[in-house]
Amino acid sequence: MSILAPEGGPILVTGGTGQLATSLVNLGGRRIKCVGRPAFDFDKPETLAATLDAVKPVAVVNAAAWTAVDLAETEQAGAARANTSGPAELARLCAERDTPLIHVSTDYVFSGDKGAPYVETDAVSPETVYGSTKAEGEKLALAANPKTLIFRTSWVYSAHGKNFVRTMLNAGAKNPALKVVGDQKGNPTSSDDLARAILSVLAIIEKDGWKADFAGIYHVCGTGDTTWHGLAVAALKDAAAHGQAMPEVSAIRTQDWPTPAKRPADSRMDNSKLTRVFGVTMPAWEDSVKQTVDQIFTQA
Ligand SMILES: NC(=O)C1=CN([C@@H]2O[C@H](COP(=O)(O)OP(=O)(O)OC[C@H]3O[C@@H](n4cnc5c(N)ncnc54)[C@H](OP(=O)(O)O)[C@@H]3O)[C@@H](O)[C@H]2O)C=CC1
Ligand SMILES: Cc1cn([C@H]2C[C@H](O)[C@@H](COP(=O)(O)OP(=O)(O)O[C@H]3O[C@@H](C)C(=O)[C@@H](O)[C@H]3O)O2)c(=O)[nH]c1=O
Repeated sequence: MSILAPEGGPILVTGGTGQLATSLVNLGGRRIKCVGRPAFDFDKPETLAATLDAVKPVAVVNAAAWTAVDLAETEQAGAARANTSGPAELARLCAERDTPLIHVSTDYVFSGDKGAPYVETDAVSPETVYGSTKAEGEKLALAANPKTLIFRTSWVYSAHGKNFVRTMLNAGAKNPALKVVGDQKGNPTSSDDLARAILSVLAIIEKDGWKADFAGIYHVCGTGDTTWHGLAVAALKDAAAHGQAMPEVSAIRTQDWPTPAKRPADSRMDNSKLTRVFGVTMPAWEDSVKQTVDQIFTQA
């Protein structure tokens, strides 16, 4: 049964067959109306108003984004349309219709230099095109619609779509040894957990009515932190319980895995505001990784 009340208007979810959009479709029930390209395309701004007018949603969740972090470094215009100008226009159109918007953002808006988990009041300090376009998108979406909630998440994985956990399981099935960076810290987040948090918040807004205090930024990530190496080992151990051979996984340094975009060294986020304001808690990352790996092996 969905967290959302069965009766009520449609909830528009953008992001087509992306990870979060798929989780929202799977967990949100019949009220979720999910749209993807070409019907809804930030590269074709006229499709935004057309979609809103066709669906007439009571709330919108923007799960569409440019998520190719390295490619964004050379495809800045496309990344900016998907992550900045597109979401800004969507927020403006939502404001015209007095519609709440949950816009999803990223830990990569931070440089990773704080040395402690980031809180929502910390200044953004992106060091990549992806992070900068997302940071600018947050700011413009908040300014355009007084009913905007920014949900910043991190290291999202699921049983479907392209993500680090699935990449590690595939690589581990083919190779006896893997090398993974062990000096970047963050909070792995299951896209199903993120979807449940979004649905819970939408249900609260619907039940209690909109309150001006709801607007603003929330960190919505798995509870607890690790490194990419820690995440790979956890996922591969869970896969080993399903009979997959366990490769040797060595922890390497960032400079030993060069990438076009510089990842933050420590983008951990404090997710306690979500609990304070909405009473929603995020599960421990290890439990959710296990659930997702179990799902992957059950569906295989
Ligand atoms: N993945 C991650 O690790 C993290 C993601 N996030 C954020 O979470 C949100 C959801 O991410 P996730 O589900 O993983 O993303 P995915 O990459 O799985 O899905 C993104 C979706 O956005 C669509 N899209 C891309 N460009 C456009 C565009 N110009 N117009 C319309 N749709 C477009 C894609 O469509 P198509 O299939 O046609 O390309 C795809 O369906 C995003 O805001 C992302 O920035 C935050 C932290 C971590
Ligand atoms: C595939 C692979 C990656 N790595 C390193 C590269 C990088 O530093 C780190 C993460 O790799 P990826 O490139 O898969 O992940 P990346 O695309 O950086 O993931 C990010 O995506 C965007 C959308 C976000 O918003 C972020 O929260 C974060 O999830 O792991 C290895 O060390 N070994 C490997 O075999």
